[in-house]
Parts: sequence; structure tokens; C-alpha cells
Amino acid sequence: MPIINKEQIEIIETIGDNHIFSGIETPLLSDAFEKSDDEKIKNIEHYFGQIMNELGLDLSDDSLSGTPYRVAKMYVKELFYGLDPKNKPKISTFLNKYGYKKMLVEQNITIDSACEHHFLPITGHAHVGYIPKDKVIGLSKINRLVDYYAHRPQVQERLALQILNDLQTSLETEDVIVMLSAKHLCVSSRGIKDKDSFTTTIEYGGCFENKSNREEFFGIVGNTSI
Ligand SMILES: Nc1nc2c(ncn2[C@@H]2O[C@H](COP(=O)(O)OP(=O)(O)OP(=O)(O)O)[C@@H](O)[C@H]2O)c(=O)[nH]1
Ligand SMILES: [Zn+2]
Repeated sequence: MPIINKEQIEIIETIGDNHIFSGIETPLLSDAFEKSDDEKIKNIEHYFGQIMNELGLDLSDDSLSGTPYRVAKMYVKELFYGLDPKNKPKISTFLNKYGYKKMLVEQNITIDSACEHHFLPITGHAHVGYIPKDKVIGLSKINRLVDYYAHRPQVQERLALQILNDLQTSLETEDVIVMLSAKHLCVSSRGIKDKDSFTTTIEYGGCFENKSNREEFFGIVGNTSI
């Protein structure tokens, strides 16, 4: 098990906010999905039990005894189900038979994610717009895709890029815009403990490079709050 040493802690403290983003892909081990979900749950249950032990909690207490298993199952099956490509929603597209060529916006999509630095919740909303070419997508598939990429340890910038990139590929157009506004519990409930601030990220391509298209989108989604 990798143990972080004093030198590495100093590096983390020094890098601070200037994290090196290694690209759009979530950094994963090459054998990330060789174990079954059940094996992962069993192992995480063991490790989380050890964490609780270190904290001095009595695992024989009937309220605490099931917690290591509960947390393990929650990580693998719920909070981080979006790490595993087998859980990716099937994105069915349809031919744009009606020839709709204007903007479509799916807004106020719930974001339930977790920050990869502290494993604390990120909650907020996503707004997604696109201008169809030959293909259109079932509306709920946009929500499902946001949900899938959100359910990984994330940084908000990467989450926006992963959603954008996937939609551009599925829809076979660059003309997509993704805006996320979210609250990070690592900012509001620990550290600086700022209860009111939230974070907005905007990523786009194609015709959204054009300011008037972006303004039309911003006009629809309005002033963001979360
Ligand atoms: N860019 C970016 N930063 C994030 C995101 N989520 C959390 N962070 C930041 O990641 C940084 C981690 O900084 P560190 O200095 O290594 O960690 P820390 O000592 O816990 O930092 P503090 O929160 O300032 O106490 C913090 O500034 C977080 O606010 C995100 O989605 N995007
Ligand atoms: Zn955090």
C-alpha cells in the first residue's frame, strides 16, 4: 500500500492549488477494473475499518459495525460508479429528420460529484447546449452522461471537459457548450469554510467560439445560482 512520506507531503503543500492537470482522462491504473465490484467492496471494507480503528472508534458498537461495508458499497456502487466504463449509459442518437438546426439547451441538470483532493461532495447544476447537425440525442441521455462523469473523484474543470468531449463525439459536432456551477464542500465545510462561494466552469467548441452564440446560451440559462 503506498504510504506518503514527509517529502511527498511537502510537495503537496507546495503545489497547493497549482495542480498539474494530466489531461482530460481520469488518471486510472492499467488494471483498474480487473477485480470485481464485490472484491473491491470487500477490500475497501477492510481498509475503511482500519481507518475507523485508527480514529479510535469501537467497531463492535452495533451502530458502527456495518459502516465499513456501507462506505465500501457506497464508493463502488454509488458515488464512484462512473469510474467503470461498463456503467457508461448507452447514448442512443437519432437522425435529425426534422432538420432542427437551432440551439437546444438542457439546463439545471443535477451534479452530484466528489472532489478528488478531499473526497468531499461537489453539488450543483450543469447546463448543456448544442446545435444539431445530422444527429440528435434523447434528452435524458444528456442528464445520464452528466451523472456518469460526475460520479468519479473529480475536479470541476475535467468534469466539464469530459462531458463536452463525449457529447461532441456522440453528436458528431463540435457545436456544444457545457457550463457547470457547483459548490465544493472542501471549500465550504473545511479549510477556508466559505459557505457562500461557488464555482462556474464553461467549456465549448465549434460555433460557441462565436460570442453571439455564447450570449444566446447564457441568456437562456440566465444568472446562475446553485
Ligand atoms: N481547480 C480546482 N481546484 C479544486 C477543485 N476542487 C477542489 N480544489 C482545490 O484543490 C486545492 C487543493 O489544495 P491543497 O493546498 O493541496 O489542499 P489543502 O491544504 O486542503 O487546501 P485548502 O482547501 O486551501 O485548505 C484546494 O485549493 C481546493 O479548493 C476543482 O474542482 N478544481
Ligand atoms: Zn476538495
